[in-house]
Amino acid sequence: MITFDAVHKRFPNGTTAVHDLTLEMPEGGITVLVGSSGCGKTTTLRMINRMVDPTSGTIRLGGKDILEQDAAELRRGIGYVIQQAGLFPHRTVLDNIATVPLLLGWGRGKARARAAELLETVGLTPDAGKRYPHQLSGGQQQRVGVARALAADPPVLLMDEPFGAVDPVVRTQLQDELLRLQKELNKTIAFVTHDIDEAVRLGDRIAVFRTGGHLVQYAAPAELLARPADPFVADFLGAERELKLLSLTTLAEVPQQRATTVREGEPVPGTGSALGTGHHLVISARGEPLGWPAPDGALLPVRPLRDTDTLLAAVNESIASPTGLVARVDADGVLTGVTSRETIHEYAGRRHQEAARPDRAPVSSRTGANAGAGAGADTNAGADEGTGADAGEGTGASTVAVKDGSV
Ligand SMILES: Nc1ncnc2c1ncn2[C@@H]1O[C@H](COP(=O)(O)OP(=O)(O)OP(=O)(O)O)[C@@H](O)[C@H]1O
Repeated sequence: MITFDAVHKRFPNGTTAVHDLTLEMPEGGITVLVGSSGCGKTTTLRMINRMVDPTSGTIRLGGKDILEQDAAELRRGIGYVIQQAGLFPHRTVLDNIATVPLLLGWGRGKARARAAELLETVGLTPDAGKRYPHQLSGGQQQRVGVARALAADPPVLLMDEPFGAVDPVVRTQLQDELLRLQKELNKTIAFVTHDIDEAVRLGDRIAVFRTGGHLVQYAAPAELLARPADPFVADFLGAERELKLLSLTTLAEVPQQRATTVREGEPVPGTGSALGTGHHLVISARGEPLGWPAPDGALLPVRPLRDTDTLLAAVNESIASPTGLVARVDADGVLTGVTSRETIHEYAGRRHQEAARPDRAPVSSRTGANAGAGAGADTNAGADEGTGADAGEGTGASTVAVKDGSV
């Protein structure tokens, strides 16, 4: 959808911001541009809507050279979102969102109706529409910025560090919202960030740039994490890149075993004994996990996971769980089984080995398709001591054996 062909940008002061860039941003996908400060990300983005023109090379949008199109018309098909939203301070939120439809001559009523609809789409109340930007939080302002960019329903969105100025919790919420919106809207999005975690979370493809405007690697997140092209990219991805890879795989294919449960209010076998309570899980009348009983009868917290949760969340929970068991629930929060720390770690290792194999086809999964169920890599079959279940076994295969403090 957006292609760069040998694009070069040299500013009049002699700075080369973008060097011989050839790259294709897929239609309906999120392409993230990452790299340290000054490596040419913003310039690359701005060349797409002709805020900056390339010195040489060709950029095509939907197959057409952008330099052969009228800049104003080109921009009508491209929404632009920047850090701190860039809202007009003296216009209400609703009028801010209605800006482009009004410029396009939609008429006030229609433009405002569209703005009200978008307010809801980005998760804001109708009341927010009547306020001025300074009366909203930073995160709310960013939502308005996204709504404004979407107002004329452009097929392309350029987002330049749109969530850079909000705290990490709000940032995660905004990322979730963007992914939710993108499922519905299927825009072609070019997204600039400094933050590799944000890139991995959002990107269908990630372009890593180095100072001087050089593209160093362009790949799907899993491939980038598993096979960084060189030490620069590996450094940029950080020491935890193997863990980040686990954030791209869901738990769906990791087997579970039947849990040993006790209904809330019923006596827990072993409570008060020096041997502890084993691995009974206290559940509600509906079957929701409530906690792991400690020997003194107190309930230790359980954080149940769904099949849609990531392998990274499972590794995290397996470390935190007092029993080493991770409780698994269905979409209604009802217990379906448990998975041992060993099984989770085995799958995590297998996932990494598979992704890292140099002879593999490019890793393109954001969906967990490479989760590695029964793929025949080192299975470490004996590791599940106590559960009686091999990694390849299906659900409900055995009861969790009670051992003194270990599984
Ligand atoms: N109008 C300009 N005139 C001269 N040099 C410029 C101009 N705009 C950008 N540059 C230079 O081009 C290089 C790339 O800048 P650009 O803003 O594209 O980088 P960036 O990767 O987006 O940086 P940041 O992450 O800090 O926003 C930098 O060295 C910058 O100083």
